[in-house]
Amino acid sequence: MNIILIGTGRMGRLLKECALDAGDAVVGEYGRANIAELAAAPAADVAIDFSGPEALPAVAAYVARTGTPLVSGTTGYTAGEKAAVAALGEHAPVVWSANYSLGVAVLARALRLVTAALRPDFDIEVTETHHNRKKDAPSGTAKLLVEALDPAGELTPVYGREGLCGERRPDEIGIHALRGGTVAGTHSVHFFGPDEELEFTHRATSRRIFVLGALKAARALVREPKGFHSLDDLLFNTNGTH
Ligand SMILES: NC(=O)C1=CN([C@@H]2O[C@H](COP(=O)(O)OP(=O)(O)OC[C@H]3O[C@@H](n4cnc5c(N)ncnc54)[C@H](OP(=O)(O)O)[C@@H]3O)[C@@H](O)[C@H]2O)C=CC1
Ligand SMILES: O=C(O)C1=N[C@H](C(=O)O)C[C@H](O)C1
Repeated sequence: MNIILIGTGRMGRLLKECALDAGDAVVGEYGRANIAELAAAPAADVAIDFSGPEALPAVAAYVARTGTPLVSGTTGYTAGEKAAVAALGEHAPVVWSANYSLGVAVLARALRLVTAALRPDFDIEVTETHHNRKKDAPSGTAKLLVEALDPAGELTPVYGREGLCGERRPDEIGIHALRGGTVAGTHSVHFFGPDEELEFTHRATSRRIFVLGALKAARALVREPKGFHSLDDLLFNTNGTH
């Protein structure tokens, strides 16, 4: 594949290394310093975006102008920005996921079943741990897991607790962010019941897992028609297209 990279940080650099190892070509690299040049970039087989929400206008304009398929892993988007990414499906095949590891995709599927069996008797709390350079909190993956745990949006997110915050209400879902060192990404979901606790943890031991997942998603995406695709569609063929 001929790849355009948006974001030349930790993920962008590793993506380039892994893409070249796999025999792909990186035909353009755009960071904050040269993002304006994306306005004149030609179409490519795929654009892969691991940057920040501020790059979205330039990325969206590029996809709309060239119809280049987009794999986006950027987190920290507002609801409006996420809708803008999804709307790019009018112009090209697009996939966005907060986490490109197979393990998290499977965990989200498993949690839908577990939560249906345990709610409302069990309290649910989510913790996420990341390196000290991460800019957004809670992580996109924590939000993805909360969507799986509470698909109807009935629970009230509580981000950390301090002071005399009172007893835990049954409709809360606690979400807690830890930051430090070089942790690639650890997510735990705790189900606390009367006299018992279930805990599910996904631990990425390197960000290579996200990079290889994004490249795999890109290879699947370029065969898809225009539209907004979920990672589930691409990994598990939930829409029956391949
Ligand atoms: N979906 C997934 O599986 C994963 C998602 N991520 C997400 O990917 C994103 C990047 O992570 P990471 O590589 O660790 O972060 P870094 O901070 O290392 O890199 C971010 C890159 O994006 C660039 N950037 C920021 N704003 C703009 C802008 N307005 N225009 C152009 N480029 C911009 C930065 O440029 P500059 O250096 O000049 O600031 C930098 O090159 C984050 O949102 C992170 O949460 C990370 C891992 C896995
Ligand atoms: O910024 C990171 O590093 C990561 N970001 C993603 C997120 O916000 O969930 C995915 C992964 O956890 C690493």
